[in-house]
Amino acid sequence: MKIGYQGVLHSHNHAAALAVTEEMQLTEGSFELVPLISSKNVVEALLSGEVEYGLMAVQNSIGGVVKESQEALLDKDLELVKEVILSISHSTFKLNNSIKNDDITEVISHPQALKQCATNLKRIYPNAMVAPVENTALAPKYVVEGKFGKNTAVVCAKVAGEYYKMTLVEEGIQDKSDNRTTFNMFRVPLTR
Ligand SMILES: O=C(O)C(=O)C[C@]1(C(=O)O)C=C[C@@H](O)C=C1
Repeated sequence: MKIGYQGVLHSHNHAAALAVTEEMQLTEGSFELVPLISSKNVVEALLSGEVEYGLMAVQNSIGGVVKESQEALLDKDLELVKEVILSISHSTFKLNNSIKNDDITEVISHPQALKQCATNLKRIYPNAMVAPVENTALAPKYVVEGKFGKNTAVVCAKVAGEYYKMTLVEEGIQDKSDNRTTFNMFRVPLTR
């Protein structure tokens, strides 16, 4: 069984996909998690039959409605099969310790993550602008690959920054400690 999800390895959506498979008591080897980056890609893969289930973030307690999912789901006839609410902790990383926080000029992440951490980001990196990328876990990947300058910091799950061997600046940087995201899993209705 293929489950497509918004995001890539070590994104919050990836964590949600693992939580869903646990809840459904799916055994290892009986499912495949397919990283599809965007909610739009998830909906397209569901409609084409490439995946049987599709998961995406729909709402956050600080950032509100997840716009990319709202837009992707608009006028689509999909059946909601599961809802999971996860507590979300964001961390911020830079390339290395020789870069001062004051010298960070840009912070990249998914727009929802940037929104959830806006006040703390201004405190940590007073001279930085924020810029959106497709997914939290793509932010550290892009920086280590050199797609952004070395004075770029990222916001992502702790596991994602560590995976790409970036330097942790601060963890738990969401503006409210109680930060929850609702993820929905859909399929194409069987009656169609
Ligand atoms: O899955 C991720 O890590 C994402 O980048 C997406 C997303 C979202 O769309 O809301 C997922 C959970 C958090 O609320 C922040 C970002």
